[in-house]
Amino acid sequence: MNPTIVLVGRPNVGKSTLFNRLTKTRDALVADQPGLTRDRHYGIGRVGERKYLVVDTAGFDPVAKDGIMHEMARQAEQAIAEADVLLFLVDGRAGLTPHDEQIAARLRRAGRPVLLVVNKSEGMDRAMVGADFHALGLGEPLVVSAAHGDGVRQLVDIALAPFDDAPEDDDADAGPRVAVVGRPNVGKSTLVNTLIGEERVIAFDMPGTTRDAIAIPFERQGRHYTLIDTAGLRRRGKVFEAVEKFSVIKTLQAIEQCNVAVLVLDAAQDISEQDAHIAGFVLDAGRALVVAVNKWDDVDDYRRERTREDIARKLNFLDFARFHYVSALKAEGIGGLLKSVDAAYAAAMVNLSTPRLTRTLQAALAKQAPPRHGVFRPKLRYAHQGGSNPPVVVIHGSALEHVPASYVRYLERTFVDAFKLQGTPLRIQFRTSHNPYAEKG
Ligand SMILES: Nc1nc2c(ncn2[C@@H]2O[C@H](COP(=O)(O)OP(=O)(O)OP(=O)(O)O)[C@@H](O)[C@H]2O)c(=O)[nH]1
Ligand SMILES: Nc1nc2c(ncn2[C@@H]2O[C@H](COP(=O)(O)OP(=O)(O)OP(=O)(O)O)[C@@H](O)[C@H]2O)c(=O)[nH]1
Repeated sequence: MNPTIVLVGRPNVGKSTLFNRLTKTRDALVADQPGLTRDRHYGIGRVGERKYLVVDTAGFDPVAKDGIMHEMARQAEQAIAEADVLLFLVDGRAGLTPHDEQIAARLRRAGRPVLLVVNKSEGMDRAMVGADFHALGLGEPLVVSAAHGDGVRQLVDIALAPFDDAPEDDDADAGPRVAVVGRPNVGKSTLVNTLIGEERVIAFDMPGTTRDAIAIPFERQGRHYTLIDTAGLRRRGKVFEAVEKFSVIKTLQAIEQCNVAVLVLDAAQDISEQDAHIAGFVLDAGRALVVAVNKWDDVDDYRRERTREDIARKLNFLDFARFHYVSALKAEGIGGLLKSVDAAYAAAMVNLSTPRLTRTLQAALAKQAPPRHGVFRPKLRYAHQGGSNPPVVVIHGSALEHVPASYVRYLERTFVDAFKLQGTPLRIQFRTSHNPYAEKG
């Protein structure tokens, strides 16, 4: 499972700056999606092959007793409890403050590994900046500059070193790994029970350590699926129920581990920011997606129309996904939902032949060439597949950094249509050749 790094520190020490640096490589893979607003507190990062989750607890005030600060502190407390490693940021220019000492006292009780990170240290003597903070009793300070990137790579390597576990085996026979996600009370546990309830649960993997997710294999109409345990759902006897608070971190981990996410929405409620953020996580992770608009039994025609409009307006960046209007409670629409899960899985795992990809690319270029950018005219030459779940199309050529996001989206749509890929996002990666001779001809 991907380790979770949680950033803690008093206001203004540079948590958001470090968060952006730790997550930006991943963001750059997703072309700007109109309508998608990201949750700036949770992100996915990557160093080499290794992925991790980053949580920014901005606004965390360990002494807040009420109001919005208290609510933020509560969420930060939850993140601290679920962290694999805590990065405690302090400001190397401001020196040690009483507020830092309060937070340090709180973190010493967290029972989690804590790395002390001294930020804003560019151009300063490392030994000198760090010395001030030894008094916190949190070990050797790691001296970095989040703004300039100094020491950040080493910081990540040190933070992640204890979690270098072997990659998980993919058991193809177990079918798609499915995560049922959504905000509290939309009907996730009801849907999960409906999905697996009718069929015998074949086996049950108990987690070896607390970091392992629970995976539940089940079978429907002769097809195999593996359900990834999701935020707030726990098995009690024969049924699933919500036994703990909704957790964004667990939701993100489930999304990262699945092949297909089923996003559950509540038709009786307006689409909320939280719905949109969870949808955004699925998109960022590049997972295949099926949307279940639940409680359809509970809403009248007027409300149905309103829900459709609300979805069209607020979740327009999910146009690659199939929407199903279902009742988890009455088990209506579930067969169709699973058919879309199968289709989305097949699309996510598709093999794209190089000649067909290149032909499709040529046809797209013939229909509409990429715009000239100043003196640069991007040249797209050929394409091949660079990955699955999501499918990645690698395009080779020159001056490709000047291809605008709108043209990338045009190419995405072209490939999706040509290969009939329903339910998965598709990524385009450019490889510019800098060989001047390659420009000729
Ligand atoms: N010199 C210097 N300034 C930095 C560095 N990192 C962040 N800053 C600056 O410090 C200020 C605060 O940075 P943020 O990342 O917003 O701090 P934060 O901890 O997220 O603050 P809150 O959101 O209030 O909790 C900004 O003006 C940053 O530009 C750094 O490495 N060096
Ligand atoms: N009418 C109707 N009610 C439903 C449906 N699905 C779930 N509910 C009800 O909605 C409420 C919440 O359902 P849960 O399955 O507990 O929701 P959840 O998303 O698992 O909630 P958390 O675990 O708290 O995140 C319960 O009272 C369910 O009975 C449905 O299809 N129709």
